[in-house]
Parts: sequence; structure tokens; C-alpha cells
Amino acid sequence: GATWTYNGPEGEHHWSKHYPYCGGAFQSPIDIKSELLRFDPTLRPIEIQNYNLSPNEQLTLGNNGHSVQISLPSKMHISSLPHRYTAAQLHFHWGSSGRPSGSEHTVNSKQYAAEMHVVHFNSDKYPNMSMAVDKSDGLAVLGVLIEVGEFNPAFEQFLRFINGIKYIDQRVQVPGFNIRALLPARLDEFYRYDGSLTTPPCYPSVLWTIFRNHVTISRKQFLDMATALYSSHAQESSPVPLNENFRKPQLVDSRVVLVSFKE
Ligand SMILES: NS(=O)(=O)c1c(F)c(F)c(S(=O)(=O)CCO)c(N[C@H]2CCCc3ccccc32)c1F
Ligand SMILES: [Zn+2]
Repeated sequence: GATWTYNGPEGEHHWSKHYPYCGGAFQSPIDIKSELLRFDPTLRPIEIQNYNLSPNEQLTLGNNGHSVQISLPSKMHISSLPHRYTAAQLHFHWGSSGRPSGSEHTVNSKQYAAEMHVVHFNSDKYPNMSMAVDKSDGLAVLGVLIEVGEFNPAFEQFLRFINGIKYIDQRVQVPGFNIRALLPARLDEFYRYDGSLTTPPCYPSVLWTIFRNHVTISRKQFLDMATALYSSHAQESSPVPLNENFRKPQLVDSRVVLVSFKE
């Protein structure tokens, strides 16, 4: 489809011209405000299967012009939701070297340095991502808020290859590693709401799970992610830095945000 960006004439305020859902309801991300929250004792801890990948497996690390993404094997899945949700890919949203705040979801208006999304599709009902992406029960995304702090060895497992995908459409193979190590310790404390893809086509097809606890990466790791990539092609004379790739919080309307924990 048309090229969309995060800023300028193709920026988020213009997305709905080519992608009508982007101007519709049930949009993501949102600001997770305390007064919106409702404790739900029926929310079960997230249970994931086969996230611990062997180094003998190869993952594709790629720059798709909008984010850095890692393709995931279909044996990885979430087993604690009403349907099996099979992993497709994970990617990130971040700020820039001058602005270490680039998360999409915010908590009481606090924006974190970055955010990771692990995208899954309902494989009980749909054969692949393409068939699931526009269905109301199609997708489940796990969101992890990221702060600058302690060095994170799990992130290094792919960050050490990032200079191989500096330009759009570049891909490298990286050895598998334990994707669970990218998630926070507690998978039983999270926010849950019905929302959408945060990029065009913005389909309202995502069951969002945002973990309560953030993870940390070091300042150098953040700068590696926020300054290494370009959304332009390698041979282009004027490279376009890939950063600030986050959508602003959207209207919550009458949606309720469920929480699995009490203060
Ligand atoms: N924040 S978000 O809503 O989770 C989110 C992104 F922000 C994001 F940039 C991507 S993208 O990297 O594919 C670039 C633009 O679609 C995705 N891709 C999903 C949805 C689109 C189709 C598809 C097909 C296979 C695998 C993943 C995906 C995305 F879901
Ligand atoms: Zn995302």
C-alpha cells in the first residue's frame, strides 16, 4: 500500500486517508490511566510455550523500514488464552538519541524509553497472520515496556547484529535464543484491553496484554537501537534515520482496561 511514516505529510494524522480503520474506534496504543483500571480476578497468568529457542535454530532479524523485527517459529505460542495464539514476529518502538522516550503505551502519562511487541495470531481459527490480521479475535500482542538502566544480556543476542540491517529490507540470520528472557519476570501482572494494530492498516483485531513490570536495557543498548537504523535504502544519498517510530496514545472511549493485579 501507500508509504506511511510517523512524521511529516504521511504521518499518523494522515494515515486514515489511505487506511480508514486508523480513524476508527478501538485504536491502540492508549494511555493506561489508573482511573480506567478494573481488577479482574479471572485473568490468568500468561503461559507461553517453546519460547526458549536453541542456538541451532536461525531467526531472521530484519529492518522493514518501520521497525526492527525478528521472525518467530510457529512452535512458539501462548497457551493461556481462550484460543491458541501462535507467534509470528516481534518488533520494537523507540525514541531517539535526543529523546529517550519512545514507548507506544504510556502509564499515567509516563512514556517509557521503548516498547517491545510480540505479535501472535489465533491459530485455532486462522491458518496464518494474513487471514487473522483483520479479524476481531485474530491477534494477541504481548507488550513490554523498556527503561534505560541495567545492561540486558538477552537484548544483546540480537543487538550485536543490528549493524547488519542498517537499511530498509536488509535481513540477517541470527542464532535462536531464549525469547522468554526478553520478557519481565512476572507474567501474572498485566493490563488487558481490546485494541488495534498501532500501524496502518490499524485493524481493531488485537487483544493487548501489557506487562505491569518493565525491563531495562543499558544506555548504550538503547542508543544502538535508536541510532543504528535507517528507513531508506543503502545506496540512497540522503539517509533517513529510523527513530521515534511510535504512535501517540488514542481515545479510549468507553473501553475498560482490565488488570490482573491489585495495588
Ligand atoms: N504495534 S503492532 O500493531 O504490533 C505492529 C507494528 F507496529 C508493526 F510495525 C508491524 S510491522 O513490523 O509488520 C510493519 C508494519 O506492519 C506489525 N506487523 C504485523 C501486522 C501487519 C501484518 C503482519 C504480518 C506478519 C507479522 C506481523 C504483522 C505490527 F503488528
Ligand atoms: Zn508494535
